[in-house]
Amino acid sequence: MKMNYENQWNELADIKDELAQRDWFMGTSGNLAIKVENSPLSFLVTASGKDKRKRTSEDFLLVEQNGLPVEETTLKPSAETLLHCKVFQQSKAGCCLHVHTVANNVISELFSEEREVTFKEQELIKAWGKWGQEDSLTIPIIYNYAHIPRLAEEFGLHVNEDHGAVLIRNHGITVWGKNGFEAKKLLEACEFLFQYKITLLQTKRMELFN
Ligand SMILES: CSC[C@@H](O)[C@@H](O)C(=O)COP(=O)(O)O
Ligand SMILES: [Zn+2]
Repeated sequence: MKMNYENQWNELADIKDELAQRDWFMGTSGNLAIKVENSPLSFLVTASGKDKRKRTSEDFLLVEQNGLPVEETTLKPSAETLLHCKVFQQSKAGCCLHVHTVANNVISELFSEEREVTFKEQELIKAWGKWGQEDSLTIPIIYNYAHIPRLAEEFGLHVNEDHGAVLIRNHGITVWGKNGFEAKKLLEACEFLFQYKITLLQTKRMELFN
């Protein structure tokens, strides 16, 4: 029986369009996934190497728990499908988004030695449900292993909650959440926080020389 995933397809296609409007898919980068079924696990993932700014009937394909296509197709699942597998295998998240932006790359390099970046006393950490005065948000930074199974293994060590984010050094960010809306909210909040920190550091540096 052919599975029905029209709703999830449209939800992911709409998210893809919104992220494309932000120009977050430079040079075919980025990949997105949305869960279709829990048991056995299946999810839609972007086809590899496509211009994600275009909306076509070949944007996504259905894969199983190990990232292999469920239906006959000539499409190739995203090169980073194994990272999406980790998210759906290890959490109850419904959606996982990966984008490359200049800000997330710069932050991942600036804080590479610390292997994490922390935000505190910043209104937007509330997007993460962090409403307390003393709350802080820490995002891990992992090495960008070219060998995807190795990258996925390292990434998987940080998938301990149903929502989260991991920066991949000089590569991009992967964010996951309960559903498409939540994952996109976290992704946007991250980008705001990254741009803020970069601007602040630049401004402080300029002040030093004045
Ligand atoms: C040319 S972008 C680099 C890619 O290797 C990868 O990091 C990426 O985000 C997109 O790969 P894809 O296989 O299209 O999902
Ligand atoms: Zn990538």
